[in-house]
Order: sequence, then C-alpha cells, then structure tokens
Amino acid sequence: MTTRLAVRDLAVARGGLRAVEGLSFSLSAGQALVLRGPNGIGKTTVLRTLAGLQPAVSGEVEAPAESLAYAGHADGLKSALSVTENLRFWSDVFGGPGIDAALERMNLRELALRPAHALSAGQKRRLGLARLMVTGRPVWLLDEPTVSLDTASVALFASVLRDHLGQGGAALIATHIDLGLPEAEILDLTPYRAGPARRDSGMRPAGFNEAFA
Ligand SMILES: Nc1ncnc2c1ncn2[C@@H]1O[C@H](COP(=O)(O)OP(=O)(O)OP(=O)(O)O)[C@@H](O)[C@H]1O
Repeated sequence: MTTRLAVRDLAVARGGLRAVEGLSFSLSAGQALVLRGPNGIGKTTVLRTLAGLQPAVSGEVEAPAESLAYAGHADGLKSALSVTENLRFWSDVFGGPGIDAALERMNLRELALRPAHALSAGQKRRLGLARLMVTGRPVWLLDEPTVSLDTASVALFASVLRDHLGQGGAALIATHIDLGLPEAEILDLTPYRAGPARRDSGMRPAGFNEAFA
C-alpha cells in the first residue's frame, strides 16, 4: 500500500511550549485516521505543523511535494466572491480537477452565485470543504471539519471523504464527533502529551517569538 504521509518522533509546540512529543504514525492511500484527545492536547498544533504552517520542534515528516491540503477552523473564503468564483480561484491556484464535482457533491449548486459573505455558517463550511476537492491533493488534513454542519451535511461530507479514500486519497482528521466512517482508525494523542517539565505553565521560554508560535 502506498504511504502518503510518514511521521517519525514528531514534537510540536504552540505558544513556544511543547504540546505533543514522540509521535510516530503513517498514513496509507485509502486510510483515514482520526486524531483524538482532550481539548488543548495539541490536535490543531499537529495538523498545523504537518500543513507547514509552523515548524516542528523535532522529528521527521515525509510526504510527496504538494500532496497535502489543509482545512483549518477558518474556511479560507474570499467573502466578496461568489461560491463559484471562490472554487474557481482555488482550482486555478492548485491546478486541480475543476469545480463541477465539488459544487454537486457538497450541495452548492443552488448557492453557486451567492457571495460567500451571504452564506450561513454551515453553508460556508460546505464551501470550505468543497475547496479541498478542487485542490486535487491526495492527503487531506482536516481540523474539526464538521463544525456548523447539520446531520445531512455531515453525512454528505462522510460520503465525499469515503470517495476520496476510494480513489487512493488519505485523511487525517481532528474531530470530537463520530463522522460515520467506521473504517477510520483512531489515533489518541493522550500518550504523546509532552512531559510536565515542558508543558504549558503559562511561562514563555527565553527567545520565544509569538510570530512563529
Ligand atoms: N494561539 C495560541 N498561542 C499560544 N498557545 C496556544 C495558542 N493556541 C493554542 N495554544 C495552546 O496550545 C496547546 C495545544 O492547543 P491545540 O489547539 O493544538 O489543541 P487541540 O487538541 O486542537 O484542542 P481542541 O480540542 O480544544 O481544539 C494548548 O495548551 C493551547 O492552550
């Protein structure tokens, strides 16, 4: 099975303080891995690090160039652009497969001409997730992808995800809810919580630079 992402002995920090350390796992084509663990343990921090938004403290991350697509808490939408224009923008940036399937699958056809600022929270989230589809990238890094989604939209997203896996994609997903993807494996970060000496004491280490936190 093709390995899409390999993580070895990774340590990550937020606000200059270690959150998680000693984390190793790999993600194969067709595999979904759900990141679990209590609030604040470091799920977002791991995803941000893998997405290249912040450096790792130590460890190795191996993934083919331009194979990762990240969807964080913010939907990354251009508010003045319509749904279609937003998707075209991202499709042009990534050179992905076009926007038709994404519009259809995320149930956005009727909203195609609506500016993003005039969408509801759940509709924005559907558009943010449709963005992943137009990237054409195989590994999706998803941070709480179902926030604001109603039950039908959660099911819609689960079916998009399942198709993505079926086409050889992979996904690492931080979520507290059941996505309805029984085939997904669970990776609980609790055993990888950084030791007390390194954990958040409210103190910032010497040389801490907020800009790179
Ligand atoms: N902007 C920030 N600046 C400094 N520290 C932060 C910042 N955001 C989060 N942290 C701290 O970093 C640690 C890891 O947070 P992170 O958001 O990765 O956790 P999480 O597991 O995703 O939590 P949740 O389940 O609540 O989303 C926590 O101790 C948190 O308080």
